Amino acid sequence: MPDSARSTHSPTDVALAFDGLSVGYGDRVILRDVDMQVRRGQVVAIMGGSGSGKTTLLRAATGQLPPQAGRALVLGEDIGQASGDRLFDLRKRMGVLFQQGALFTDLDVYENVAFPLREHTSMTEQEILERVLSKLDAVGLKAAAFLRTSEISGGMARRVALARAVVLEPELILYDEPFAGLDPISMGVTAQLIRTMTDRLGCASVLITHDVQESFHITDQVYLLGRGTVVAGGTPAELSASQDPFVHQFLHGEPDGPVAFQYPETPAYQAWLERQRRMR
Ligand SMILES: Nc1ncnc2c1ncn2[C@@H]1O[C@H](COP(=O)(O)OP(=O)(O)OP(=O)(O)O)[C@@H](O)[C@H]1O
Repeated sequence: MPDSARSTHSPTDVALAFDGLSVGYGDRVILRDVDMQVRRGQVVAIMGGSGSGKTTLLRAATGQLPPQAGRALVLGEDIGQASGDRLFDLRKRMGVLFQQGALFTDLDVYENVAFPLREHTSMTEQEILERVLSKLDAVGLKAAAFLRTSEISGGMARRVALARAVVLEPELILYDEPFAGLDPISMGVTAQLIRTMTDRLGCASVLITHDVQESFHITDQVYLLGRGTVVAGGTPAELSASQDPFVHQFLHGEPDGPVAFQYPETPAYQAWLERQRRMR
């Protein structure tokens, strides 16, 4: 096929790829040389200690944070280079569940989930009703459709936000800490839901999580961030068998080892400390 005949949206098996990516804030590099691939049909977890750069990586994947080097390819397109309509189209094909997946407080549960359909599609009211109820059913909240957001619990709100993130049936779904604040049953149900939804939609799911137990049950690949880069990557079984002290310490939650607990002392901290000392 000649290049000119190829659609820019040509089907690609890789939904998300980081290619020699460095990303950070201003001059500060948070992660460097990140190489990662997530294929359609896969659930992939990105793990790492607090401050290791998980959310920063997610921001690179959504195009919120431009790479300092390398590329973030979303559905075959370099999201760092996309702007305007192209970026809008790309974002329509991705679902993002942010950590603070805030719902619109002036809308009821049903309208919260219907919102992306009204914004991005020309579906009829009947089609919207069917789609919204099926997504609410998947998160166990069909019968809560009529409730106001003030009438649901925090855990329920997260499940509604999940239904809203997948209502457009995206090709790539990014979840920032999907298990945070959920009780053990909801956690297990949510993990299974992410797996089933990925299998059913044939999409790719990327989870940012601390939760080794839940995520190892449902993931195909796990990447571990540390020391400003990817320290390990593999299947849950491969990581569980790893002798690497960093991987071992992280997976077993051991207090001593190479995983840094202390936030690193940067020149910015030293300058701040110097100013404090001079002021006192
Ligand atoms: N907007 C920002 N501006 C400057 N630095 C930031 C910003 N957001 C995060 N950082 C820094 O980037 C580093 C990585 O933060 P990030 O939020 O990506 O970590 P994380 O792995 O998601 O942590 P956690 O698990 O605690 O949520 C931290 O040192 C943090 O201070």
